[in-house]
Order: sequence, then C-alpha cells, then structure tokens
Amino acid sequence: MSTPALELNGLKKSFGKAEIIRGIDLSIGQSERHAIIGPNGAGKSTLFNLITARFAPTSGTVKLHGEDLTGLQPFQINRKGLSRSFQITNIFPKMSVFENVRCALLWSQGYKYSFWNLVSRSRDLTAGTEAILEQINLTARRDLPAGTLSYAEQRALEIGITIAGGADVIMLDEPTAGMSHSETDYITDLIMRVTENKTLVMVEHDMGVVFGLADRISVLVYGEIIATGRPEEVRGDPKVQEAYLGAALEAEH
Ligand SMILES: Nc1ncnc2c1ncn2[C@@H]1O[C@H](COP(=O)(O)OP(=O)(O)OP(=O)(O)O)[C@@H](O)[C@H]1O
Repeated sequence: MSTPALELNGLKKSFGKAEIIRGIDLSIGQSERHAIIGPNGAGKSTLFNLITARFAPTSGTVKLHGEDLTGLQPFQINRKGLSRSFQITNIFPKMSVFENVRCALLWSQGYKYSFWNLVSRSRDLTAGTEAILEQINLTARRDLPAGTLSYAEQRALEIGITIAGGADVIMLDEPTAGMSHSETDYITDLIMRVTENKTLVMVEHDMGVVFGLADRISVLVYGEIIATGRPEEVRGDPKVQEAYLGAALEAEH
C-alpha cells in the first residue's frame, strides 16, 4: 500500500481542562477527497488547525506523506506541500486579482529575488499566475481590485491562492459557507477541477457539497470520529444517522 498523504495518530487537543479532540486516528490516501463533517462544536476547526500546525496537539502525531510534522511551523508545512484556506477571506482587497495570485505564487516559491534572475523569473510568474486564473475562471476579472469581486468569486480567488504553490494536499475550511445554491454549485465544480490528482481535506456543512465531492467522509462528534467511509456507507450508518446526519440531511430539504 502506498504511503497515505496524511496520517493522524492518537491526536488529542485540550484547551485548559476541556478535551476538545479526544484521540483521532485517520489515514487519508493520495488523491483522495475527504470531508470532515459533524455537528457544531464537534471540533472540526480545531482538528483542521491541528493538521495545519496552527495549534500544537496535546499528544499524538500528524504525518504528511509519512513525515512526522511535530514541531514544524505552518509555513514549513506549507513548503512541504500542504496548503490551507481560511474561513475568513484572506485576499488583499485593493490589489488586483492578478496581483493577489502572483503574490501567493511568489510567496510559495520563497521571495529570493536577485537582480540577475529577476526578468526570467518574472516571466515564469506571469505564466503561472495566468494558468491559475484560468483554472479558477477569473481571467476576465484579472485587473479588477479583488475587493470588488462577488463573494463567490472572492472565494474562488481564495482557492486560487491556496493552490498557487502547487501543494498536493489542499485543505479547505467551509468553502461554500454563506453561498446561494448556484454559487455553491459553481464553487463545487471549481473545487472538483482544481483538486484533480490532489488530496483534498475539507470541512463542510453543506451535505450536497460533501456527498458530491468526497470519496470518503469522516464524522466527528464530540471530538471523536464515530465513522469513516465512502459516502453511501456513512449515509447508511445508524450511529451517524442518530448523532448527526438525520438532522443535517433534513435541514437540506
Ligand atoms: N482556542 C480555544 N480555546 C478554548 N476553547 C476552544 C478554542 N477553540 C475552540 N474551542 C472549543 O472547542 C470546541 C470545538 O470547537 P470547533 O470550532 O473546533 O468546532 P467545530 O466543529 O468547528 O464547530 P462549527 O461547526 O460550529 O464551526 C468548542 O466547544 C469551542 O468552544
């Protein structure tokens, strides 16, 4: 079996006396699209922040392609090929759409500018930026200030910024939060496209998006994963129905 893209072992996190993540073991394969779902307050964002090293675990380990990430800073993990989005839009509103993506590319490559490679590098950067704009359907909007884009377009740009460095593990936190049905469909298609042959880990409340995108789903309830499996397995699991999905699917209709 090939090395998993991500592997969590015995992961725990307490805030003071409250144990929020209570021992998580999870293995996510290369090129798998994996959704983490669960009720409010289950610990999804906390788990997300543990994987991306924004929080240090109380105990347990996170491995990326078999490498233990313990002690690394978020930017170091990013350089190893794991890139995350933020729930709150993370763009520079006054800069153009093009400049936002270009900046993300520059940052991901390390800003080691020297006079001698300035010109050739700048050509590569422009081509790279244009390729990303094409992928996220924002070519026609490239010269607008990012802050003037619609909400869904800003989230698309945010996804472009997340994938800009060529990371092969992409983590998205509620990518369709606050969107209309048509915006949700638009972003779901976009995510499908930009995560082709990549590993996706996504926290998402919209069950349509989850069941449309995910190869496997983990259900987090009160800091523990109560089920992991293919969408149809998870949907049919009585434990999941009882703890979460019954209510969540009803809310969709
Ligand atoms: N920095 C923190 N300090 C103390 N408690 C925290 C902290 N971050 C989260 N918590 C607590 O951890 C629990 C889980 O929160 P978390 O945001 O991870 O849940 P969630 O599943 O993402 O919820 P939602 O679906 O509402 O976003 C909550 O009870 C929250 O109050």
